[in-house]
Amino acid sequence: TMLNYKLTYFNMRGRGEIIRYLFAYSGIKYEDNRIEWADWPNIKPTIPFGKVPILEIDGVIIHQSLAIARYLAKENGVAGKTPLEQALVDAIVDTIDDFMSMFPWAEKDHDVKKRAFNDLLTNVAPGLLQDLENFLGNKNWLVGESVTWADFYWDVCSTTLLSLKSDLEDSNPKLWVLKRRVQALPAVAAWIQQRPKTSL
Ligand SMILES: CCC(=O)N1CCc2c(cnn2-c2cccc(F)c2)C1
Repeated sequence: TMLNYKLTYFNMRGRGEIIRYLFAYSGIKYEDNRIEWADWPNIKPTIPFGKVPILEIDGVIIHQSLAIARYLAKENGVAGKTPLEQALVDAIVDTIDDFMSMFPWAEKDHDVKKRAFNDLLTNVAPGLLQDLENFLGNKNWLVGESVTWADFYWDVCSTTLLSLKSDLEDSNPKLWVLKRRVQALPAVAAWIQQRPKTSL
């Protein structure tokens, strides 16, 4: 019978959205459990490594967003067709995730946070985007001949980057064509239209 899936994360895209994209693309039903910040101190101690997102599959808990996403991608044919392609997919995902992880998301000092975000968006992002565009070249997708979760991850993370610095869209046009190609996939378009609208 059908596996039971429960995703637990905050009410934001953040590190949970790539998992939601994969559920949307695969058409698998799941519980999108969005916890309140006020409830986090009570929930955190009950989670094996104290961090979200987690995915519960028939009671088995998987943590780490990229491990969860990679599992769903493999189950649904968007992880890369060969071990070599899967390694290329993982390298691109890790490259994007390394950059997103540089942002001090939980910094309490607004001035420190603003300076760090501006530095990353102004001085680091352009180099990353140029490297990603060079890697994409004239292909339709980042890896191989069809869509993979590396393409999904680019759409997820670039949405947040654009919300933080809209003029990033003025350079590296091929990357924004790819973003539109991902958003044009019917299942992705439907999810983007129906998902809760949050700033991050
Ligand atoms: C307080 C926590 C918070 O505001 N966020 C959590 C992290 C995050 C947000 C938006 N994108 N994102 C993210 C996505 C992928 C990889 C990564 F390292 C980070 C917002």
